[in-house]
Amino acid sequence: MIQSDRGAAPPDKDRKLSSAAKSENGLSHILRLVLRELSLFYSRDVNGVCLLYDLLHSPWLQALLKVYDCLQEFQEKKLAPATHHAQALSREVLELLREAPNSPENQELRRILQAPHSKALLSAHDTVAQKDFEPLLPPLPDNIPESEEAMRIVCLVKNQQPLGATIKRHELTGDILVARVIHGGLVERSGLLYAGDKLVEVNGISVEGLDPEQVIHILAMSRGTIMFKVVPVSDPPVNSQKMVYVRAMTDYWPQEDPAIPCMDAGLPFRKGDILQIVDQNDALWWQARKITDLATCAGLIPSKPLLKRKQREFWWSQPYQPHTCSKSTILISMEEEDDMKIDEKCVEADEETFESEELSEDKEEFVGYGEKFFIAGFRRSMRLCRRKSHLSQLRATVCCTGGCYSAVGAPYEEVVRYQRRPADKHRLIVLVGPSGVGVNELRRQLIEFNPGHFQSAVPHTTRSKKSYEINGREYHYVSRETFESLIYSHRMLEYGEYKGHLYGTSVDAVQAVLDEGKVCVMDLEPQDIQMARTQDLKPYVIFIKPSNMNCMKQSRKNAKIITDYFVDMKFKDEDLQEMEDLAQKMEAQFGQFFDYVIVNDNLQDACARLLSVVQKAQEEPQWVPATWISSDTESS
Ligand SMILES: Nc1ncnc2c1ncn2[C@@H]1O[C@H](COP(=O)(O)OP(=O)(O)OP(=O)(O)O)[C@@H](O)[C@H]1O
Repeated sequence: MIQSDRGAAPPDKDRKLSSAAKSENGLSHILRLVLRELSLFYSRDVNGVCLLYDLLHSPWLQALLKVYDCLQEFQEKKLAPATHHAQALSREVLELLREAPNSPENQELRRILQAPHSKALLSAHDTVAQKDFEPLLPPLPDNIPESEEAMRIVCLVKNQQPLGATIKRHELTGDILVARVIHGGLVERSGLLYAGDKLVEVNGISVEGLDPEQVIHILAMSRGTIMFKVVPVSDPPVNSQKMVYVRAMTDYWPQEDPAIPCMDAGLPFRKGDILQIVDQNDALWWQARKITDLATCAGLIPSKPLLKRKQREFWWSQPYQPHTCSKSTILISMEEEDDMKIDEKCVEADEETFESEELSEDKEEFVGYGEKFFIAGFRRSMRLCRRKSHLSQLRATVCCTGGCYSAVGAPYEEVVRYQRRPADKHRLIVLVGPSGVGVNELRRQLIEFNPGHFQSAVPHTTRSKKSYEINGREYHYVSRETFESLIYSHRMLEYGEYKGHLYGTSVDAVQAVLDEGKVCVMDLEPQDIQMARTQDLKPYVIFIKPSNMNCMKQSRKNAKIITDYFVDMKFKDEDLQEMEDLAQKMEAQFGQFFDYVIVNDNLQDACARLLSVVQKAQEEPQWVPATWISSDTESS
């Protein structure tokens, strides 16, 4: 063993070391050469050399390299144990030592051989040397008739886990067959049973004429080793499929699915979960794992066509669904309610009031941010137009022809790991949340934190420019015809109407920010996320969620909501309740599109979390739809 003193290290000592190890090869030899080189600089006190010298000279590193070299050497050799009975040999040596003179060496060797870890090591050595790995299996029955040559006897030791296979009865012959072997389960790991094998006996009990349930009962009652007598399938299936990763776009609960072949083998999942699909051999039932749980055995999930069929059946069985477009289901009805409320309360507010409020809004924006920098896209009219959309019908038509149904309707979306390269454009950051939860507050704080890096897109409007406004700063001012043509050519990510004017954010406005090498941060209504999900924008969607009612009451004591009839209104309990209900509905309907969820309780914490998540979204690998990455696929 090489000895070296950390910190002392005079160069001549190293020369001695290297000569002692002349015969050695590999990494430790190279280390020695490096040390010798370094020793020349050591005396000259070159910056950092002492540190490197001490590191390379440290006994632990040298010991590690020595072990590495030994392993390398032995990897090439075909190893055979010198003895199969090291424990017995050790006992023999101890006997001899007792009779030998009691020298210090004798005492030391006895101590070593009697130490519990040495004994355990020798015991493990003998187990390996004797290849004593298998559990003790019962002897094979000796009365197997010759006609049963094709039979295979399989013994499995059952532990706490399920066996990981399903059985079925053949419709015509009535035979009990292995229907499916679950990936990663005991049966699959044993490599002894395959789908299609015919069960003849289980623990000596013939299964002829039994129902699969009766066979399962026998298995459930068995403890320890289970012996199967099987007629092997002539061509065991080979799984040569590549692993596919998908994002679940819907929830699935095996317990609620009477059609699943084996409820216990089912894999429950929620929308947004990333699944690793390991087997698609069966047209109806695939096998998958959650990526958060790859060590466990796979579970059954409905195949894509089957789940799509289930979704359609479920959809038709619903008492009422707005049919125009799945995009508009919850939100159209909510928007209608919202409109009604606003109309009711607006009776007292006349046009003049609106005008003066709008003016004060402008002032607020200029005073608050004009001196430092200007942030577009925060104006009240822009925000309110989202809630008062009178264009639901138009939206539904445009969106459906744009193929949103097929994307939302697909139960699984294939995904791949995407790591943005430093030269690539940044991903669009989309914040989503119920009105009043703090989406704009968080967006504003993020941009203020680093305005040179984070930026909003400049929205479009059909309203006329005011004297103090600049085209392209507050808004892009366009005609109604131009705005509508942008909508019809799918160039608007979101839009709405407020007080007779159209407002919205275009794809090009977002692209302009990204082209400058900045991170574009925008907020969207959840039904508009689908429009932004393109290969170019690669949006990372963050859902801003309210915390529970009690916490919200506390944290929003001094907060103000924006409405079109009151400038600064305090939150009432109903507002908070409405926010919570809406957040639940949004999560239930659009949760599959959320890459991250931030609970906005304490504002400072939420801001810090947002900043860190946004950085990770740009710098760390993320799951994105496979269509965003493959070059030959058009993004939609
Ligand atoms: N964590 C928080 N703690 C206290 N107050 C908050 C917090 N988050 C936001 N607020 C305040 O709540 C009010 C509403 O927030 P904000 O305007 O950002 O809502 P929003 O989600 O953008 O909805 P809208 O678009 O309808 O205004 C603002 O006064 C904001 O300062």
